[in-house]
Amino acid sequence: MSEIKKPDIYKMNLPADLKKLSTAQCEELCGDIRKILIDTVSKNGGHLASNLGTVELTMAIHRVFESPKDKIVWDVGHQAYTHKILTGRLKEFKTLRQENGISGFCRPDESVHDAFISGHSSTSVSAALGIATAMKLSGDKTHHAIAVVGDGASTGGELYEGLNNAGKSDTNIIVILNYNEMSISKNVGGMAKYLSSMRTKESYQRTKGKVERILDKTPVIGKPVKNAVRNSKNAVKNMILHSTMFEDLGFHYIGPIDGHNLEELEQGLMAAKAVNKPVFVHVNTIKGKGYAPAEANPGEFHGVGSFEIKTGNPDVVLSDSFSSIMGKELCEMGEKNKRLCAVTAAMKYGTGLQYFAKRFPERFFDVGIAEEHAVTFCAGLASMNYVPVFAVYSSFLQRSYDQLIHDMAIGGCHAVICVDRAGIVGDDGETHQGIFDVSFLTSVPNMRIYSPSNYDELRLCLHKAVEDDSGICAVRYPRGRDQSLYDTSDPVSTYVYRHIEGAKVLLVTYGRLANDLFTAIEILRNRDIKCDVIKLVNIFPIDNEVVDIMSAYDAVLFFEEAYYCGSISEKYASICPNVAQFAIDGFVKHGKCDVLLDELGFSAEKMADTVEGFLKDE
Ligand SMILES: Cc1ncc(C[n+]2csc(CCOP(=O)(O)OP(=O)(O)O)c2C)c(N)n1
Ligand SMILES: CC(=O)[C@@H](O)[C@H](O)COP(=O)(O)O
Ligand SMILES: [Mg+2]
Repeated sequence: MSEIKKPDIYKMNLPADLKKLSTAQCEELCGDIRKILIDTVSKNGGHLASNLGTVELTMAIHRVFESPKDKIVWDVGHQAYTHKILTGRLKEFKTLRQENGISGFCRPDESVHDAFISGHSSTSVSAALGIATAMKLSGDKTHHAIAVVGDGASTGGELYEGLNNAGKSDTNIIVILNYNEMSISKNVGGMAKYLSSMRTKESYQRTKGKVERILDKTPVIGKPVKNAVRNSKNAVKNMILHSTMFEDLGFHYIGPIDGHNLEELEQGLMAAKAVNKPVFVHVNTIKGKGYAPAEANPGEFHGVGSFEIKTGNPDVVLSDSFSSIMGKELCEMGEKNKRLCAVTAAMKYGTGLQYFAKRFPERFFDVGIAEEHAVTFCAGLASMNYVPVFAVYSSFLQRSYDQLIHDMAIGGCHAVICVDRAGIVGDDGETHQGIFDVSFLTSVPNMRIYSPSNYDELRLCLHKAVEDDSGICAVRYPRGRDQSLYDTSDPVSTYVYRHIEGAKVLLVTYGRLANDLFTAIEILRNRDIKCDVIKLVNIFPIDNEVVDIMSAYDAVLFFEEAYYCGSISEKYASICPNVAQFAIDGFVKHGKCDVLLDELGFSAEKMADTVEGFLKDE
């Protein structure tokens, strides 16, 4: 066999040069790309398994289509690392998710090849349809808008809103389903089952091929038998092919395709490109492909910190976190309270609900990536006097705003929302920073919000929230572990007030910042500046006792790790004119948490400097 001229990815003009390569050279390149993915993510952390599963798919997309004229929209975008490598960001790829480095998701401001912002699930078809419609309006009949969506993201409601609209649209939209049977953990729900049934079509296709090859070699009767079988097979095939929901929605269906076979992928995509109507391409892949530890445990290797390549072992093994403490406490409560239920939207492990799921499988519900549905589902449980606890990341809860008002609050439901990843999360950047939940939750009537700053307060607030049947109780806490350095012997669920003689200024905060604010007070004491402090735990509704305390000071400086508009500090400032707000006034990019908090002015040193500067200007 002739020696394959091995392409040097570092010397290629990407993505254009891809089209000049043979399939064999592309296969070589896929191996090099997998090495780059594993090497980089083992150092920086990130989403490994999803990206290992989409190497060939991404290569085929960029060989068949012409980005950026063809617009590729990645759903969630956590699986777009190969896309970034093949669109001119190979050299920067080592800066993945680092301070001032490239994002772990798609960002149009990072590259013209990133057609649309990504980070939250199930948005790609809606965005791609908007783009395809704009192409049609501007007379572009040759290029395509391509949505690449996983089977997990296919459990999200917005995806069906998009498919429903796209199927009957006279546009050049192509939807590529990347089916790997996994969300973060095993995919759930009827949709997952349906897609799995479509996956078996693959075996049908393979069997068909084998039977035909045998019959071709069978003398005399082979041909007539083949025709007879073909006619009956067509009936079967038509039943399977035309049973796909996607064709019923108006799409031309192509698949299933082996998502690691470049030739098959490119044939399928070429066929899709040739059809000038909405097309649905079904691709089967293996999450974690090409790295044994990730293939064996794709859930573990969905989102990882740095790890040892040889073994796959993480460099840092987390002990406890706010999530795990919540999950374990909920288990204890579930023993006594038989009406307690736990709900997740495809984030069982991320939210710490795996313990409850194991102990009370009949009262644990993973509804898929469907946060809107989750809230209304919880309201349904509550309407029958069950006590639902919905554990959800702050930024993912953003899409359930109407359900909180319409389905939960108006009916006076009692439900608990454990708002995890509240505040700055760091590496995931703008789409995942949990800085807006205070603004939207405080605008929901009958809402109470706790923001514990340590594990003891978390446990106490969880009990208060479950027992308080006056309405919706949110308990919000940050990503990671409790880093409190100060005494937590007497946890409270209202507020902590520390007063010293001669202090002229009051500092206020809540949640994770409390730890650094107490340190800032020590720093200020060493600069001969005496400050009193209030740490809020029950942050909403407004506490009149706190208002009275604030009113007695010349100045109150309120530090808040949340978006300023609709914040708690804004509410107190509207009652007490002596309150100065120090909150967040925009999106926060990706980076290490402590670096971002310092840049926002929320490190102990920075808060001390702010107080000193403020008093100088008084
Ligand atoms: C609204 C929303 N909810 C939850 C998540 C968290 N999340 C990120 S990726 C993912 C699973 C995606 O599964 P799939 O689409 O099948 O992609 P795969 O990783 O299998 O390639 C989830 C639940 C999110 N990004 N957005
Ligand atoms: C892609 C996505 O949205 C999730 O994988 C998210 O990145 C998980 O965040 P944590 O790492 O905080 O669990
Ligand atoms: Mg998947």
